[in-house]
Amino acid sequence: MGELGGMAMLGVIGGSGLYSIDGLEDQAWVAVDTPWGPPSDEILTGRLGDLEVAFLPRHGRGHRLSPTEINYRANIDALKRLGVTDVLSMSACGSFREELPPGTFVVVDQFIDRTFAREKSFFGSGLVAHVSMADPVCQRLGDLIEGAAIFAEVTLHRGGTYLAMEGPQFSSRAESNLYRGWGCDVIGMTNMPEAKLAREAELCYATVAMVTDFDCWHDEHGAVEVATIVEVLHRNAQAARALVRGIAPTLGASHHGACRHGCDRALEHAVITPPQARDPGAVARLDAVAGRVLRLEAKAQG
Ligand SMILES: CSC[C@H]1O[C@H](OP(=O)(O)O)[C@H](O)[C@@H]1O
Ligand SMILES: Nc1ncnc2[nH]cnc12
Repeated sequence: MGELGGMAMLGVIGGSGLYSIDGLEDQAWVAVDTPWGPPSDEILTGRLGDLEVAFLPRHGRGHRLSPTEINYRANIDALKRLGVTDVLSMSACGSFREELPPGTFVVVDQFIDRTFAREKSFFGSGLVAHVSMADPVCQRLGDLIEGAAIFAEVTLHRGGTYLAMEGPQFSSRAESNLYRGWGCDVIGMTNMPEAKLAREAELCYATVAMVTDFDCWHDEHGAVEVATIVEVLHRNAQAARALVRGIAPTLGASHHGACRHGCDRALEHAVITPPQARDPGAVARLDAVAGRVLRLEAKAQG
C-alpha cells in the first residue's frame, strides 16, 4: 500500500451534482472502514482502461452531508487504504472574477482556509507531524487535467486561489467583497481540510473548481441560490465526467516513479515525535496514512 514508484490509482472525490461516474469496468460499490470513522459513502471502484479508479461522493449519494458534517479524515484515509495515489477533487464553487463565469473549470493552485469546525489533521494525540502546504496541489496532476480538458471540450483556467468557508450558509456581501479584496478567485465549502489531509497522507491532490455562480458581490447577479447552482451543476456534470475519462489514459501511462513535486514523500522529515515517545494507538491509527514512513523508520532502526 502506497510505497513509492508503483502503479497509479486515481481517486475521484465528486462534489455537489457529481454522485457517480460512468464508463468504469468491473465496477463495485465497496464499504471501507477507517480508524477515523465512516467515509461519506461506499466507494465506487473499477477500471478506466488500465487505470484503477476509486470514486467517492463527498456528500454521500443523495447529498445527505453538509460541508461541516463530512468526515474528511475518513474519506482521505479510505482512498489511501484502497491504494489511491492521485486524488482529483471535483467541486462546485462561486466566482470572484468577471472573467471566470459560470461553466468555467478552474484548476486552483492555492487555498485560504477559513473553516473552523472540522478535524484538520491525522496527527496529534501522541504522534505529531508538520507538513508543508506552501504548494498545496500537485502540478503534475494539474498538467494532466489541463491536457484532458482539451479533449473534454471544457473551458479551463489554470491557477487561482480557492477560499474555503465553513458554510453551510453562503457569504454575506461584506465577506464576499473582503475575499475578493484578498485576491481570491473562487469560493467553496469543502476543499479544506481535504487538501491538507491529502498532503498528510502523501497523496497527489488537485482540484477542479467548477464555477456555478458569481457569489453575491456581483451587482448584476444578486444573491446565490441553490436552484441556480443545481441547474449549472447539471450542465457541468457531463463535462466533469468527460474530464475524468480523459485523465485516465495519461495518468496510467505517465505515473512512473516518484512524484517530481514530492507529494508522495510529504511526511519525510515531518514527524517530530521520536519513536520512543509515540503513542502506540496513534501509530496504529496511522497505518494507512503514514505507514510508509513509519515502516521505513522501523526498518532503519533494525
Ligand atoms: C450546492 S452549493 C454549495 C455546496 O457546493 C459545493 O460543494 P462541493 O465542493 O462538494 O462541490 C460547496 O462547497 C458547498 O458544499
Ligand atoms: N458562492 C458559493 N459559495 C460557497 N460555496 C459555493 N458552492 C457553489 N457556489 C458557492
